[in-house]
Amino acid sequence: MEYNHLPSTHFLAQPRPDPFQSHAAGIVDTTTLAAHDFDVDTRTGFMPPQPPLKRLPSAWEPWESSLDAAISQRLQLAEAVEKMELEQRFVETEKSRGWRSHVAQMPCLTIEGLKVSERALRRAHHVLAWLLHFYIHTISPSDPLVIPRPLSIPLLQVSAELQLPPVVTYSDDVLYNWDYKELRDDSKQDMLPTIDNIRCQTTFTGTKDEEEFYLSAARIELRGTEVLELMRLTMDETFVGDEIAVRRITGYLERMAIVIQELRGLLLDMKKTIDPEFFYERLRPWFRGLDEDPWHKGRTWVFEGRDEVEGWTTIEEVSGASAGQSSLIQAFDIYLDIDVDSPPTSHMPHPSGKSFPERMRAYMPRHHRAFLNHLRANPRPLRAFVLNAVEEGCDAPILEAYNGALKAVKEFRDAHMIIVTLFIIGPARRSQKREAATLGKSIEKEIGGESTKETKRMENAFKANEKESLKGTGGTDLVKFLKGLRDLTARGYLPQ
Ligand code: HEM
Repeated sequence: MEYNHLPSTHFLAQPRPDPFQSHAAGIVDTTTLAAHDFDVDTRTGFMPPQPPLKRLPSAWEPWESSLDAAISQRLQLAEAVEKMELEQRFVETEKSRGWRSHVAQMPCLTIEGLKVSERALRRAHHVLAWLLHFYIHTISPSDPLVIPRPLSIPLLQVSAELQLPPVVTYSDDVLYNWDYKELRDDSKQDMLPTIDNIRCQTTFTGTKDEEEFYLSAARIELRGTEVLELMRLTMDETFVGDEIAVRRITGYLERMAIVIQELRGLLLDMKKTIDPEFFYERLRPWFRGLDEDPWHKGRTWVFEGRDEVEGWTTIEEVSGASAGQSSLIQAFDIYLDIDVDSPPTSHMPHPSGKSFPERMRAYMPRHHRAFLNHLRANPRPLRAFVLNAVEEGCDAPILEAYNGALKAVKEFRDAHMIIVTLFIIGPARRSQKREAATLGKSIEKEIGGESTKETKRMENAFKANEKESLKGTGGTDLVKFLKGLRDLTARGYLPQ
């Protein structure tokens, strides 16, 4: 399936009013307006300014009620069930088998009525993809991984319509998985999502830790909106290109560095709100895609009825959800001219021959993907503009400001490596009973301080793990990959 080209009949070319959402008089339907503009909102960035649909209309109730049942019955991962005592294992196995048999008997619903609404299609992808992960990851190791027609066919159809892979994506669990903490009333019609006022709609485990995992990323998206605005202002100024423009761009870049430092803080806050062992053992396996699932031991996912659904002669992208699918971070890279698609970033070769960031763009909402393509096609790239301004002897410290913004992105990636060490490498080592718990514990202690010592420590941890080739949720050879991207960012500094 090709994700990069939008046909003329497509959403971007043809705004769709939303019959499932009523608007109070005088309130502008920003969903439709934003669609013209790559669905990037000036106030909320890649997050929609209105809460995603909470439930599909009654015609699709069988999907919604199956999801409710999976959540309320607290279905357990098959790999966790395998480790339980005999009696408990029997109870959990029967429970999940009953639920799967119910899903297999759902009516095969048409998606025609959903096509009139972008928000309904998003909700349908969210519900069906969530059902798929509940379905696949509760199947015991001796059974085949067959996704029954009533789930498989509409999921493939909705995915084709949205140009998304048929799995849970970052847009399903972060961008379109929130609601306001409190119910909105009429006086709050113009309320916008903020770092503090949102909660999650759907979780696998019903835990606060899982909710925090999605909300942490959502907060980064929301706070990052200011950077998108600074990028827009800068692009306008590069068009003018005079001395005043150079001074203004210098200011925007300085501001950008400050905001990205805040994003780094939000990222590191995850260690305060999420338990790493919980994340590694109980949450992360739910996200797994087909291509990085040691538990399934070579069994493939069979989408029943696939041949009947147009556009799915092959299913190339079936990786698990990852914040690597965030358009925000890729926007920083493109804007600052960090060539993340260059070979050193794709340490884990993929049959498609594509780099990881390029592959992850296939998992982004298609209008965000189009936004990144638009950004990449910018005829006045910032780096060249900065070099030119320096050559022409401008007074403003634009080169320092550009390097400062790059440094902020590099430090964001340093912090991300710390988080990955804490949430994946440490627990993986502990669970594999290798070299006891010393690495994870010492890193945990170290992370309390903000210093280069911390980064050095984390570097050592990474070195110690390089040979283990740990896989990320998106199936990458994670250590080499993350180091490669971090180093690539640092190599972008312009000589002063
Ligand atoms: C517990 C928290 C997190 C963990 C364990 C984690 C883990 C990972 C892993 C394993 C990868 C490698 C790619 C893959 O296979 O998926 C990755 C990539 C990535 N993650 Fe995270 N991540 C976390 C939170 C976040 C957050 C909150 C963001 C930002 C919104 C983020 C942004 C990225 C980006 C942009 C990449 C691509 C690599 C890069 O550009 O540097 N991650 N993450």
